Amino acid sequence: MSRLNLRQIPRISYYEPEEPSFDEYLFCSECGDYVYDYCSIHGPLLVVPDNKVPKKTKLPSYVPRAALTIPNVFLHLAPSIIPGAGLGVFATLTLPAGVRFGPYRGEITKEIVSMYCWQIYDENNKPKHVVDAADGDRSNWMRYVNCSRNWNEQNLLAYQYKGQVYYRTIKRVPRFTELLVFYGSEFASYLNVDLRLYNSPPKIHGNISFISLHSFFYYRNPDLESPTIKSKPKVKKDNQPINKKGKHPAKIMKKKNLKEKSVNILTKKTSGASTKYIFECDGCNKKFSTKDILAKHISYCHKTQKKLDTTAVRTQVEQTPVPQLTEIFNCDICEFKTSQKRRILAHLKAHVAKQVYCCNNCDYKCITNSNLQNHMKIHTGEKPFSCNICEYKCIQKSSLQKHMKIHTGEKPFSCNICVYKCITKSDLQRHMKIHTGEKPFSCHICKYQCIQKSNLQSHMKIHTGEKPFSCNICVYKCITKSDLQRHMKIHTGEKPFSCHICKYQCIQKSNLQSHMKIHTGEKPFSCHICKYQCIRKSNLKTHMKRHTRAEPFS
Ligand SMILES: C[S@@+](CC[C@H](N)C(=O)[O-])C[C@H]1O[C@@H](n2cnc3c(N)ncnc32)[C@H](O)[C@@H]1O
Repeated sequence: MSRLNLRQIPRISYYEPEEPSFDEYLFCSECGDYVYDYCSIHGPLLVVPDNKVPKKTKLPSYVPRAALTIPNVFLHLAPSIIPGAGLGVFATLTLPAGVRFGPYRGEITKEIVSMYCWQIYDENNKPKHVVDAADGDRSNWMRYVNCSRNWNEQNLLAYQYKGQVYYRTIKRVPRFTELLVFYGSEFASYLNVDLRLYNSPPKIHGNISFISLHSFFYYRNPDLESPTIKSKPKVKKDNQPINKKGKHPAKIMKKKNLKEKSVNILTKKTSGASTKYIFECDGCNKKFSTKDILAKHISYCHKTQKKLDTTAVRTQVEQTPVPQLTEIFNCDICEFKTSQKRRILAHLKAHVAKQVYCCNNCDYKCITNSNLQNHMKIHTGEKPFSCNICEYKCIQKSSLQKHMKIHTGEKPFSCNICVYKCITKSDLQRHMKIHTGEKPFSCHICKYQCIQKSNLQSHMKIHTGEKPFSCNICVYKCITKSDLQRHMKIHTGEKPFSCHICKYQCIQKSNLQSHMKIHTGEKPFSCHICKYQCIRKSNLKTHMKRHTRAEPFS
């Protein structure tokens, strides 16, 4: 028998597949346990991918690419509910628990130099690299998700999976709710989140829910676990973990590892709630715990600006204590907020007095006599403030100050999402409703809804048939003065709005804004039934009719 015959003997392979990496496990909140890749009982997470923004899309410098990556069927950007937090991400539709977003995109770096960093860990639980989304053109929409201030409002969980950070919904998120993720205790305390209250039982849930939410929270947010709670893992209460039975020891270790990874922290050093940031950037006032990190931040974020002096900053910051954030006083009865103690006291008194100042001519009620005096001028026709350039007159000095900006061209308020700029904060707040989709005024006859009361008043004229404005050249009649002004441009041939990329010209600004989307590739309106996307809402409406009538699509 030849030795070569041995080759024909069937071989037994002793190769054992390698233990999956710790970050290939996921936590299934239904089972309360870690699963490999996905839970075979409760199914995989619902994956929502980012919107694709073609690399060649030319965007105006004020539109960060990240903003366009938002999956806009489900989510949108709008000012955060957290005072002073800037933009945030909101659900456009109600989302169930178990929706996965991500991965978090950004530049891979070694150091944490911005407020947009997640730390990635290796197999041995050692920091591997950082994903930094400070650059809005090299990151995705996830950079806009803010930090939850308590467990009740936390609806996302950040976790590391196959070397990347994902967010997933941990509870049902009703539409128009802001998505909030816990950043980790150090960054959260830097943002003034009171960690001692983070787990406080939400009063509305009562005691029973408290127990379950509380223990659930501790399991899901080990970053906040106290040693006492950590030392009691075997007690299976509500959602407490059970993981020992019949499991490979290595797996348990890895799961523990993963558990520690479920919530990463955005800042590097964990010295608890008392962290002091003494190195302040004089370019943007951001604070850092070491001079090196500050220097890196300056070279990264302010490289085009003149060199900022870190030594001078340090001296200055060390001499003066880190400034406290302005204290905000909230009214317990309504949503009123102010930074002035004097105003909150006046406001509360007014609640007590139940708005004693009432107008004799109309239903107007107010909380101060001076407000009533101002209001009375509406009835007397008195307009003590007048513009020295045009014929504008008004009741309040502040209205005149606002009006003067029309002449100076000053528009201090600008939208973070689009090109809109305006004179007053309230105009910006009203404008932002375009992005949030909020329409507080609705018609009782048809389904019309709008952002402004005046628009509803105009709309009602559709039902009454009233068209008080008419053209003196043709038969055109309309409901609003601005409609007539726009119409008159047909007769004058005036097309004040023109595209800076092609030769397109038009009468209305809104038409130009729609047109610009041809160049940016943006298609903000999308069908929730099929993949159709378009630039104009009217096109989507036409498209939707085809679904309802089951017409063929062209
Ligand atoms: C990752 S960014 C979040 C997006 C940010 N809101 C924006 O408009 O770009 C982190 C920054 O958002 C703000 N922020 C997030 N959560 C906050 C919170 N709970 N309280 C105050 N500021 C917060 C802080 O300025 C923080 O440095």
